Amino acid sequence: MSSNHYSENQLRKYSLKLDKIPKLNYNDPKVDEYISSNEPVVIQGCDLVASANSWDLDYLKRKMMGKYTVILSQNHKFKYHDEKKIQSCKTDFKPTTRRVQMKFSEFVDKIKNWKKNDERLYLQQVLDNSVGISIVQDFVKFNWNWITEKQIKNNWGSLTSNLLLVSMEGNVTPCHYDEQQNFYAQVKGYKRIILFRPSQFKCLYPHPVYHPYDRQSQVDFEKPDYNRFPNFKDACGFETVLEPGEVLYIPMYWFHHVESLLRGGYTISINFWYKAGPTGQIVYPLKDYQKVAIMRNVEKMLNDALRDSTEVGTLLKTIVDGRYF
Ligand SMILES: CCC[C@@H](CC(=O)O)C(=O)C(=O)O
Ligand SMILES: [Zn+2]
Repeated sequence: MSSNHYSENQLRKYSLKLDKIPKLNYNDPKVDEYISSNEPVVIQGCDLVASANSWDLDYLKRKMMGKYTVILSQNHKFKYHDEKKIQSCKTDFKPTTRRVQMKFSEFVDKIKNWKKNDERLYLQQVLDNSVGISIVQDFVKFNWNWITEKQIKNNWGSLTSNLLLVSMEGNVTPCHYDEQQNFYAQVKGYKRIILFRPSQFKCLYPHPVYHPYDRQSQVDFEKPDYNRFPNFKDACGFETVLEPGEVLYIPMYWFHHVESLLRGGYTISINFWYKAGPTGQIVYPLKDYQKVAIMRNVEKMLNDALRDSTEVGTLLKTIVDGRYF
Protein backbone atom coordinates (compact mmCIF):
# COMPACT_ATOMS: atom_id res chain seq x y z
CA MET A 1 0.00 0.00 0.00
CA SER A 2 1.63 3.28 -0.97
CA SER A 3 0.72 6.68 -2.35
CA ASN A 4 2.63 9.80 -3.30
CA HIS A 5 2.56 10.80 0.40
CA TYR A 6 4.45 7.84 1.84
CA SER A 7 6.14 4.63 0.77
CA GLU A 8 5.74 0.96 1.69
CA ASN A 9 9.02 0.88 3.61
CA GLN A 10 7.58 3.35 6.13
CA LEU A 11 5.15 0.67 7.30
CA ARG A 12 6.32 -1.94 9.82
CA LYS A 13 6.17 -5.48 8.44
CA TYR A 14 3.75 -8.01 10.00
CA SER A 15 2.66 -11.44 8.76
CA LEU A 16 -1.03 -10.59 8.56
CA LYS A 17 -3.73 -10.85 5.87
CA LEU A 18 -5.10 -7.32 5.64
CA ASP A 19 -7.84 -5.91 3.41
CA LYS A 20 -8.30 -2.22 2.78
CA ILE A 21 -10.73 -0.09 4.77
CA PRO A 22 -12.92 1.89 2.32
CA LYS A 23 -12.38 5.66 2.05
CA LEU A 24 -15.63 7.52 1.29
CA ASN A 25 -16.63 11.15 0.94
CA TYR A 26 -18.58 12.38 3.98
CA ASN A 27 -21.78 12.94 2.00
CA ASP A 28 -21.79 9.44 0.53
CA PRO A 29 -24.90 7.72 2.01
CA LYS A 30 -22.85 4.52 2.41
CA VAL A 31 -20.96 6.24 5.27
CA ASP A 32 -24.05 6.00 7.48
CA GLU A 33 -24.54 2.36 6.50
CA TYR A 34 -21.03 1.49 7.72
CA ILE A 35 -21.44 3.41 10.98
CA SER A 36 -24.90 2.02 11.75
CA SER A 37 -23.60 -1.53 11.18
CA ASN A 38 -20.50 -1.01 13.36
CA GLU A 39 -18.15 -1.41 10.39
CA PRO A 40 -15.02 0.79 10.05
CA VAL A 41 -14.85 3.42 7.32
CA VAL A 42 -12.52 6.34 6.52
CA ILE A 43 -14.48 9.55 5.99
CA GLN A 44 -13.05 12.28 3.76
CA GLY A 45 -13.94 15.95 3.52
CA CYS A 46 -16.02 16.27 6.70
CA ASP A 47 -13.67 18.93 8.12
CA LEU A 48 -14.31 17.54 11.61
CA VAL A 49 -11.17 19.18 13.04
CA ALA A 50 -10.40 21.72 10.28
CA SER A 51 -9.97 24.39 12.99
CA ALA A 52 -6.94 22.38 14.16
CA ASN A 53 -5.31 22.37 10.72
CA SER A 54 -2.84 25.01 11.91
CA TRP A 55 -1.76 22.89 14.89
CA ASP A 56 1.93 22.07 14.86
CA LEU A 57 4.54 21.83 17.63
CA ASP A 58 5.32 25.55 17.61
CA TYR A 59 1.68 26.62 17.69
CA LEU A 60 0.82 24.19 20.49
CA LYS A 61 3.96 25.16 22.43
CA ARG A 62 2.88 28.81 22.30
CA LYS A 63 -0.71 28.11 23.29
CA MET A 64 -0.38 25.28 25.82
CA MET A 65 1.29 26.75 28.89
CA GLY A 66 0.49 24.01 31.43
CA LYS A 67 1.86 20.55 32.16
CA TYR A 68 0.43 17.67 30.12
CA THR A 69 0.29 13.90 30.23
CA VAL A 70 3.21 12.31 28.37
CA ILE A 71 3.81 8.56 28.17
CA LEU A 72 7.46 7.46 28.14
CA SER A 73 8.47 4.08 26.75
CA GLN A 74 11.73 2.10 26.71
CA ASN A 75 10.90 0.99 23.16
CA HIS A 76 8.60 2.03 20.29
CA LYS A 77 5.57 0.27 21.78
CA PHE A 78 3.14 2.18 24.00
CA LYS A 79 1.09 -0.68 25.44
CA TYR A 80 -1.51 0.83 27.78
CA HIS A 81 -1.83 -0.60 31.33
CA ASP A 82 -4.48 0.08 33.96
CA GLU A 83 -2.63 1.28 37.11
CA LYS A 84 -5.66 0.36 39.27
CA LYS A 85 -5.27 -3.35 38.41
CA ILE A 86 -1.56 -3.61 39.27
CA GLN A 87 -1.81 -4.22 43.02
CA SER A 88 -4.56 -6.85 42.67
CA CYS A 89 -2.60 -8.66 39.93
CA LYS A 90 -0.97 -11.78 41.44
CA THR A 91 1.89 -11.98 38.89
CA ASP A 92 4.70 -9.41 39.34
CA PHE A 93 3.66 -7.00 36.59
CA LYS A 94 6.43 -4.84 35.06
CA PRO A 95 5.04 -1.99 32.88
CA THR A 96 7.16 -0.94 29.89
CA THR A 97 5.77 2.61 29.95
CA ARG A 98 5.43 5.33 32.57
CA ARG A 99 3.20 8.39 32.67
CA VAL A 100 4.61 11.83 33.56
CA GLN A 101 3.34 15.44 33.54
CA MET A 102 5.51 17.60 31.29
CA LYS A 103 5.49 21.18 29.98
CA PHE A 104 4.75 21.24 26.26
CA SER A 105 8.02 23.12 25.59
CA GLU A 106 9.97 20.36 27.35
CA PHE A 107 8.10 17.72 25.33
CA VAL A 108 9.05 19.52 22.08
CA ASP A 109 12.71 19.83 23.11
CA LYS A 110 12.91 16.15 24.02
CA ILE A 111 11.45 14.89 20.75
CA LYS A 112 13.54 17.30 18.69
CA ASN A 113 16.75 16.17 20.45
CA TRP A 114 15.73 12.51 20.72
CA LYS A 115 18.59 10.04 20.20
CA LYS A 116 18.54 6.24 19.74
CA ASN A 117 18.10 4.48 23.13
CA ASP A 118 16.49 7.55 24.70
CA GLU A 119 13.02 6.86 26.06
CA ARG A 120 10.42 7.58 23.39
CA LEU A 121 7.64 10.07 24.12
CA TYR A 122 3.94 10.15 23.31
CA LEU A 123 1.78 13.10 24.49
CA GLN A 124 -1.75 11.88 25.26
CA GLN A 125 -3.69 14.73 26.83
CA VAL A 126 -7.44 15.01 27.41
CA LEU A 127 -8.71 18.17 25.68
CA ASP A 128 -10.18 20.03 28.66
CA ASN A 129 -9.77 23.57 29.96
CA SER A 130 -6.18 22.87 31.01
CA VAL A 131 -5.06 23.27 27.39
CA GLY A 132 -5.72 27.00 27.44
CA ILE A 133 -8.19 29.40 25.84
CA SER A 134 -6.70 29.42 22.30
CA ILE A 135 -6.89 25.65 21.95
CA VAL A 136 -10.39 25.68 23.47
CA GLN A 137 -11.37 28.29 20.85
CA ASP A 138 -10.13 25.94 18.09
CA PHE A 139 -11.90 23.04 19.85
CA VAL A 140 -15.30 24.76 19.89
CA LYS A 141 -14.91 25.31 16.13
CA PHE A 142 -14.72 21.56 15.42
CA ASN A 143 -17.52 20.39 13.13
CA TRP A 144 -19.81 19.50 16.04
CA ASN A 145 -22.92 19.62 13.83
CA TRP A 146 -21.64 16.76 11.68
CA ILE A 147 -20.40 14.53 14.50
CA THR A 148 -23.39 15.20 16.79
CA GLU A 149 -25.72 14.25 13.96
CA LYS A 150 -23.86 10.90 13.73
CA GLN A 151 -24.02 10.45 17.51
CA ILE A 152 -27.79 11.00 17.58
CA LYS A 153 -28.59 9.08 14.38
CA ASN A 154 -26.77 6.02 15.76
CA ASN A 155 -28.20 6.41 19.25
CA TRP A 156 -24.76 6.60 20.83
CA GLY A 157 -24.27 7.67 24.44
CA SER A 158 -22.47 10.82 25.51
CA LEU A 159 -19.09 12.07 24.29
CA THR A 160 -16.78 10.97 27.12
CA SER A 161 -13.55 12.64 26.00
CA ASN A 162 -11.27 13.89 23.28
CA LEU A 163 -7.61 12.97 23.47
CA LEU A 164 -4.95 15.13 21.85
CA LEU A 165 -2.35 12.63 20.58
CA VAL A 166 1.09 13.97 19.62
CA SER A 167 3.34 11.09 18.68
CA MET A 168 6.97 10.73 17.61
CA GLU A 169 7.49 9.07 14.22
CA GLY A 170 7.58 5.28 14.51
CA ASN A 171 5.63 5.04 17.79
CA VAL A 172 3.20 2.10 18.00
CA THR A 173 0.06 1.68 20.08
CA PRO A 174 -0.21 -2.12 20.10
CA CYS A 175 -3.36 -4.05 19.30
CA HIS A 176 -6.22 -3.55 21.76
CA TYR A 177 -9.93 -2.81 21.85
CA ASP A 178 -11.92 -0.08 23.62
CA GLU A 179 -15.49 -0.30 24.90
CA GLN A 180 -16.42 2.99 23.26
CA GLN A 181 -17.27 4.21 19.77
CA ASN A 182 -14.42 6.27 18.33
CA PHE A 183 -14.17 8.91 15.58
CA TYR A 184 -10.43 9.20 15.07
CA ALA A 185 -9.35 12.41 13.31
CA GLN A 186 -5.91 12.78 11.72
CA VAL A 187 -4.54 16.33 11.91
CA LYS A 188 -0.87 16.11 10.94
CA GLY A 189 1.32 13.34 9.51
CA TYR A 190 0.30 9.83 8.54
CA LYS A 191 -0.82 6.97 10.77
CA ARG A 192 -1.29 3.36 9.73
CA ILE A 193 -4.17 1.70 11.50
CA ILE A 194 -4.81 -2.06 11.47
CA LEU A 195 -8.27 -3.21 12.58
CA PHE A 196 -9.76 -6.61 13.44
CA ARG A 197 -13.41 -7.34 14.08
CA PRO A 198 -14.36 -8.42 17.63
CA SER A 199 -14.85 -12.03 16.43
CA GLN A 200 -11.04 -12.19 15.93
CA PHE A 201 -10.83 -12.38 19.76
CA LYS A 202 -9.76 -16.02 19.48
CA CYS A 203 -6.85 -15.05 17.18
CA LEU A 204 -5.66 -12.05 19.22
CA TYR A 205 -5.74 -13.48 22.79
CA PRO A 206 -6.42 -10.33 24.85
CA HIS A 207 -5.01 -10.46 28.43
CA PRO A 208 -7.45 -11.61 31.14
CA VAL A 209 -9.91 -8.94 32.32
CA TYR A 210 -8.33 -8.74 35.83
CA HIS A 211 -4.85 -8.07 34.30
CA PRO A 212 -3.41 -4.51 34.03
CA TYR A 213 -3.20 -5.20 30.27
CA ASP A 214 -6.94 -5.94 30.08
CA ARG A 215 -8.23 -5.31 26.52
CA GLN A 216 -4.72 -5.46 25.05
CA SER A 217 -3.68 -8.36 22.78
CA GLN A 218 -0.99 -10.64 24.24
CA VAL A 219 0.49 -11.22 20.78
CA ASP A 220 3.67 -9.35 19.86
CA PHE A 221 2.94 -8.58 16.20
CA GLU A 222 6.69 -8.27 15.48
CA LYS A 223 7.58 -11.63 16.99
CA PRO A 224 4.38 -13.70 17.38
CA ASP A 225 4.70 -16.74 19.70
CA TYR A 226 2.71 -19.26 17.60
CA ASN A 227 3.13 -21.94 20.31
CA ARG A 228 1.22 -19.86 22.85
CA PHE A 229 -1.03 -18.14 20.30
CA PRO A 230 -1.54 -20.60 17.40
CA ASN A 231 -4.72 -18.94 16.07
CA PHE A 232 -2.80 -15.71 15.36
CA LYS A 233 -1.65 -17.23 12.04
CA ASP A 234 -5.35 -17.22 11.01
CA ALA A 235 -5.91 -13.58 12.00
CA CYS A 236 -7.29 -11.47 9.19
CA GLY A 237 -7.99 -7.79 9.44
CA PHE A 238 -8.17 -4.48 7.68
CA GLU A 239 -5.77 -1.58 7.34
CA THR A 240 -5.62 2.02 6.21
CA VAL A 241 -3.06 4.80 6.22
CA LEU A 242 -4.93 7.78 7.59
CA GLU A 243 -4.00 11.11 6.00
CA PRO A 244 -4.40 14.63 7.43
CA GLY A 245 -8.06 15.70 7.30
CA GLU A 246 -9.40 12.15 7.23
CA VAL A 247 -11.50 10.61 10.00
CA LEU A 248 -11.56 6.87 10.76
CA TYR A 249 -14.61 5.38 12.47
CA ILE A 250 -13.26 2.73 14.89
CA PRO A 251 -16.31 0.73 16.03
CA MET A 252 -16.40 -0.18 19.71
CA TYR A 253 -14.81 -3.54 20.60
CA TRP A 254 -12.92 -3.61 17.28
CA PHE A 255 -9.25 -4.40 17.87
CA HIS A 256 -6.89 -1.75 16.54
CA HIS A 257 -3.13 -1.30 16.22
CA VAL A 258 -1.93 2.24 15.44
CA GLU A 259 1.52 3.36 14.24
CA SER A 260 2.99 6.69 13.22
CA LEU A 261 4.86 6.05 9.97
CA LEU A 262 8.58 5.37 10.18
CA ARG A 263 10.64 8.44 9.18
CA GLY A 264 7.37 10.38 8.72
CA GLY A 265 7.96 13.03 11.35
CA TYR A 266 5.71 13.62 14.38
CA THR A 267 1.96 13.10 14.07
CA ILE A 268 -1.06 14.81 15.61
CA SER A 269 -4.44 13.09 16.02
CA ILE A 270 -7.60 13.84 17.99
CA ASN A 271 -9.98 11.09 19.02
CA PHE A 272 -13.68 11.39 19.94
CA TRP A 273 -14.78 8.61 22.34
CA TYR A 274 -18.52 8.04 22.77
CA LYS A 275 -20.22 5.72 25.27
CA ALA A 276 -22.23 2.97 23.67
CA GLY A 277 -25.92 3.72 23.46
CA PRO A 278 -28.57 1.91 25.57
CA THR A 279 -28.78 -1.75 24.49
CA GLY A 280 -32.54 -1.56 23.92
CA GLN A 281 -34.20 -4.59 22.34
CA ILE A 282 -31.81 -7.59 22.26
CA VAL A 283 -31.79 -9.01 18.74
CA TYR A 284 -30.65 -12.60 18.02
CA PRO A 285 -28.28 -13.80 16.73
CA LEU A 286 -26.08 -11.65 18.98
CA LYS A 287 -23.39 -9.46 17.42
CA ASP A 288 -19.73 -10.46 17.89
CA TYR A 289 -19.06 -7.47 20.16
CA GLN A 290 -21.96 -8.48 22.41
CA LYS A 291 -20.31 -11.88 22.88
CA VAL A 292 -17.07 -10.16 23.89
CA ALA A 293 -19.05 -8.16 26.45
CA ILE A 294 -20.60 -11.41 27.75
CA MET A 295 -17.14 -13.06 28.03
CA ARG A 296 -15.92 -10.04 29.99
CA ASN A 297 -18.86 -10.32 32.39
CA VAL A 298 -18.24 -14.06 32.92
CA GLU A 299 -14.55 -13.39 33.71
CA LYS A 300 -15.47 -10.58 36.12
CA MET A 301 -18.14 -12.65 37.88
CA LEU A 302 -15.80 -15.64 38.29
CA ASN A 303 -12.95 -13.45 39.56
CA ASP A 304 -15.28 -11.83 42.09
CA ALA A 305 -16.77 -15.17 43.18
CA LEU A 306 -13.50 -17.15 43.37
CA ARG A 307 -11.38 -14.24 44.70
CA ASP A 308 -8.42 -15.93 43.00
CA SER A 309 -7.69 -15.35 39.28
CA THR A 310 -5.55 -18.50 39.12
CA GLU A 311 -8.68 -20.60 39.75
CA VAL A 312 -10.77 -19.04 36.95
CA GLY A 313 -9.14 -21.02 34.12
CA THR A 314 -9.38 -24.31 35.99
CA LEU A 315 -13.04 -23.81 36.76
CA LEU A 316 -13.86 -22.83 33.14
CA LYS A 317 -12.04 -25.92 31.83
CA THR A 318 -13.98 -28.08 34.30
CA ILE A 319 -17.22 -26.69 32.91
CA VAL A 320 -16.17 -27.21 29.27
CA ASP A 321 -13.97 -30.33 29.10
CA GLY A 322 -15.91 -33.39 27.94
CA ARG A 323 -19.21 -31.59 28.43
CA TYR A 324 -19.53 -28.69 26.00
CA PHE A 325 -17.77 -30.23 22.99
C1 LIG B 1 -4.59 6.42 24.00
C2 LIG B 1 -5.32 6.27 22.67
C3 LIG B 1 -4.39 5.94 21.55
C4 LIG B 1 -5.10 5.70 20.21
C5 LIG B 1 -4.13 5.05 19.24
C6 LIG B 1 -3.02 6.03 18.83
O1 LIG B 1 -3.36 7.08 18.32
O2 LIG B 1 -1.84 5.70 19.09
C7 LIG B 1 -6.27 4.72 20.42
O3 LIG B 1 -6.06 3.54 20.65
C8 LIG B 1 -7.67 5.21 20.37
O4 LIG B 1 -7.90 6.38 19.98
O5 LIG B 1 -8.59 4.40 20.72
ZN1 LIG C 1 -7.84 2.51 21.28
